Amino acid sequence: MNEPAPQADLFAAADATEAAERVRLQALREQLAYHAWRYYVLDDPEIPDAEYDRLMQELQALEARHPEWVTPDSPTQRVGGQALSSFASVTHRVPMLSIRTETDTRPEAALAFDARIRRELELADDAPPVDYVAEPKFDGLAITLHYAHGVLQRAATRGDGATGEDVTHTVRTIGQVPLRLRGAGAAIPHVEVRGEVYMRRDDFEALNERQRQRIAAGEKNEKTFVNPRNAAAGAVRQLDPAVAAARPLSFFAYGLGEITPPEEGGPAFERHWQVLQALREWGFPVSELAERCAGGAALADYHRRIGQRRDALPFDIDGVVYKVDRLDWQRRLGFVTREPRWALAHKYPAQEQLTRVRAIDVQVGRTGKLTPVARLEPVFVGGVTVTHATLHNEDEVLRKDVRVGDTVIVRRAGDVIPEVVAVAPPLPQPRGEPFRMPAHCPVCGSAVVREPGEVDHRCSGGLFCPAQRKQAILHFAQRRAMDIEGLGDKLVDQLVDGGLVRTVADLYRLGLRQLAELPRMADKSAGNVLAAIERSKATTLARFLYALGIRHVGESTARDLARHFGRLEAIMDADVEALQQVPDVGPVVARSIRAFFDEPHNREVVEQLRACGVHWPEHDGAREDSQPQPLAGKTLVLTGTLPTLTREEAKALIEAAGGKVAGSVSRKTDYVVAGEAAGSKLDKARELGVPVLDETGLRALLAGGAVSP
Ligand SMILES: NC(=O)c1ccc[n+]([C@@H]2O[C@H](COP(=O)([O-])OP(=O)(O)OC[C@H]3O[C@@H](n4cnc5c(N)ncnc54)[C@H](O)[C@@H]3O)[C@@H](O)[C@H]2O)c1
Ligand SMILES: [Zn+2]
Repeated sequence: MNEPAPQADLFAAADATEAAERVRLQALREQLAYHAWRYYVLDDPEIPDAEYDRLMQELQALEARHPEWVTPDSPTQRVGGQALSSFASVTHRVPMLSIRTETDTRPEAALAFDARIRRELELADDAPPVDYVAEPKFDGLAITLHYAHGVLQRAATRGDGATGEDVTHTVRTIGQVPLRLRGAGAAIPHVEVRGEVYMRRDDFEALNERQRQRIAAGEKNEKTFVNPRNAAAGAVRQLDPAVAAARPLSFFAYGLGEITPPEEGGPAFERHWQVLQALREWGFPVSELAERCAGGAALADYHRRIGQRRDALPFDIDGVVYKVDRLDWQRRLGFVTREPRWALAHKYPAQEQLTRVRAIDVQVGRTGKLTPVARLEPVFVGGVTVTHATLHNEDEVLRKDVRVGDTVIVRRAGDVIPEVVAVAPPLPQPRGEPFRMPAHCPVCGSAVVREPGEVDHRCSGGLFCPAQRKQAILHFAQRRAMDIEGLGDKLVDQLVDGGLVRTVADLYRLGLRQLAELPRMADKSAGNVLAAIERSKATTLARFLYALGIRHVGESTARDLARHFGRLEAIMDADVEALQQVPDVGPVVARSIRAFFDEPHNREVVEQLRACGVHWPEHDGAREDSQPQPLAGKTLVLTGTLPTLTREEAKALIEAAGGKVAGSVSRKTDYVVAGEAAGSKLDKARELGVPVLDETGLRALLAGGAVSP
């Protein structure tokens, strides 16, 4: 650039591009530094990870074109954030690094990693496949734990990779982090165990729900959390251990830092896989999803399989990690500035993305609850295209201050409905109007009410409101209620809008002719729907009660009511006190049941249904003992993911066998059924001496057999 160039205009053009690139480089570095600070130091990011990663990739590409511009303080050269001075600092004798990321989310991208490893190890083409260990990449906060002769001494965050923060006081409150190592671990003079502190998705949802209630109750300084990672990181990096203890944190161990060498009494490991087994023996939770894979095709297959299970896992993962299994090969491959050469993080589609709010609709639910829903510019999140995301309630919209035209962060993780978590800067100028809940139901025009102390607005129209009517009919027909196959959204819309069905009893008065005349309905499918309606007439009292859609009466309450009272009249006539004799029925539920049957039109619908032939076996308040009930009177708690049963299936089996499923472990719990990634409930069970079963044990119990936990 200094010498005058012979081909002046060509060089001038190059100079102009270079100058522009320099400006862009500077801007990227500043933005990345700002967002890293928000993310790592404040635990309060403003943009989704996917957005941050895009900026980072742009910077990496720029620096690759101009290696001479790379400086040691570039965000591409650094790990994580800075340690906060409010914590004592801890030096990592073995640095805590980042992991090289593969953002191509196709499984085949694993092949390139394997090829690179083979090249760097200088393996011959016909050499056998390289052994790897593949693990989920947990989306939480990296922690290192120092143990001396088996006793936890210190816990620290990653910080900038060389120096972290001392968070021993909060990490001690995590039940899954052993304070003392078991087995051979107890004898090691010094060992540093590395792993991830994270928050399970259900724990996160429950925490945010509690936060929403707190905010509704007027508690200041409370907020909801953007995602499980930030909730977990924020909890660990608290000065007050009580705050961390109140947040449900979990832990997975996945590696070692510094460790006493074998010649001084430490263990000798040759493979990463052995390390994982040892960690498990020492008492750490290690993911059951970790697997040994030989060669690149096996890695790709692992990526595909875990990807298929991602939504069903109880915790967030943002990818999988491949690690060369042989530790001597890991040493040979070594490190580049901020990442080991022997590992790769292979990503999945991001669970958070930016998009724009086109409108804020208000939906009316089955019980009349009004929910603001953001209509979005379609965006690919967590593997699907999302066009709508919930905003929960009016308070939440106002607190997040989401307005039409804003750019927002949308999160979709697992089977949880997509959610708008925050508005992302910059704000459009001028901005739209602040959101207001309508005064009248958007569906039926009835007045909208908000009862004191409630967060939700409701339509006061009741069954007069078609939204509630449609939802009530869909609820009535669903599998776990009256189980009318083929009666879905579209058909219910047609039936209600066409005036054929006003109440659920009208379903049983439908004729073949009426149905077959509906658009898109052939004779055959009309016949099928009628047959399904006919079949549904033979039901159980529990299903019928649940199908009525009484507010606060879910499946298990319906079952308890049926078991306790035996016949419908007894329930319809029971007063609030009598209703509260049923286990788990409190004043709110009792009042809601009473109010339902006090409505003359509800009683009328029930009478009409019976007149149409809906029937079930009744008894005099004893137990329905038609089938053997090996779990009668037993309370079980489910935790973690079982190998073949979903949580819902396990619950249904237990309840069919007469047992109850509770949400938390207490002295009254008879068994805890634990699967993969079992959380704090498992620790509680061990603490209280409650027998713990796996799925096989559960099946033995259900079959009426004895189990030895
Ligand atoms: N939204 C934002 O503003 C913002 C800002 C900064 C960083 N970020 C995000 O943070 C991430 C930055 O990555 P990073 O450099 O911290 O590294 P990383 O999180 O991508 O990878 C390294 C980390 O992976 C974790 N990990 C999980 N499972 C593991 C396993 N089985 N084995 C080993 N390690 C495992 C460890 O905590 C380790 O520190 C990116 O996803 C980026 O988008 C976001
Ligand atoms: Zn209405």
